[in-house]
Amino acid sequence: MLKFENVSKRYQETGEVLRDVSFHLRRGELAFLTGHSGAGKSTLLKLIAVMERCNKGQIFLDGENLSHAREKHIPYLRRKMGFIYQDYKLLQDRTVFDNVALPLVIAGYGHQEVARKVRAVLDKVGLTGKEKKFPRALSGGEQQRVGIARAVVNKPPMIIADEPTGNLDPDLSAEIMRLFESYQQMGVTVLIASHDISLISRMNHRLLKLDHGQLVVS
Ligand SMILES: Nc1ncnc2c1ncn2[C@@H]1O[C@H](COP(=O)(O)OP(=O)(O)OP(=O)(O)O)[C@@H](O)[C@H]1O
Repeated sequence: MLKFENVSKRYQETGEVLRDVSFHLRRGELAFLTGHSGAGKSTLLKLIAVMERCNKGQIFLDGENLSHAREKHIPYLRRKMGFIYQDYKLLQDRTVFDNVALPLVIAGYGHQEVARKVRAVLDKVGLTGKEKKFPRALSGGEQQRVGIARAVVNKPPMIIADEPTGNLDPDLSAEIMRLFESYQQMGVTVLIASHDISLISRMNHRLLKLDHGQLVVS
């Protein structure tokens, strides 16, 4: 599903921040991406999102070569990925329903189809009945569920999460992880960047570890 082949990334200001990174995540696999601050985790996620381009090597997502993607093709590639962030990145002036509906509206779905899909995903993440609430009226765990619902409502084959439990206590973090595992069990490929060693060690999943830009565990 996701393949890195000898990928290196250099920023003009910082120099090489990823060096010769190779790994293969298969469909339906869940892996943590970890490493010290500055190890290159966010950069690796930005390469997958095609927000940055690698200088060497190749990246394949679902058989497509991201490293050679043309600018106008990038929005289509991004529909294959659902992104989840530590700070949720919800629109504060929109309801839960509207936040989750946004990717569907952008993709051009009709009103009824949007409503059906949003209700189904809110049910799946345990937020039925909260459609009309605004993000500030929700707990951190609930806001992250909205973030997850928005990321998966289009049914992307891959979920990419950057420190998704960084603002949550251990119980809520475990709940959010169970949600990720349930998507993995449906065949979605999940990559989670996290510093949370205790959470990672409690869960029996593959670990990708970066150290100064090199993949030292894969
Ligand atoms: N846009 C950029 N331009 C120049 N240097 C950058 C840029 N983004 C990141 N870097 C540098 O690349 C290195 C890796 O940063 P990155 O954010 O990928 O690490 P990280 O593992 O995600 O760290 P953290 O856990 O602190 O978020 C750091 O030295 C950082 O300063």
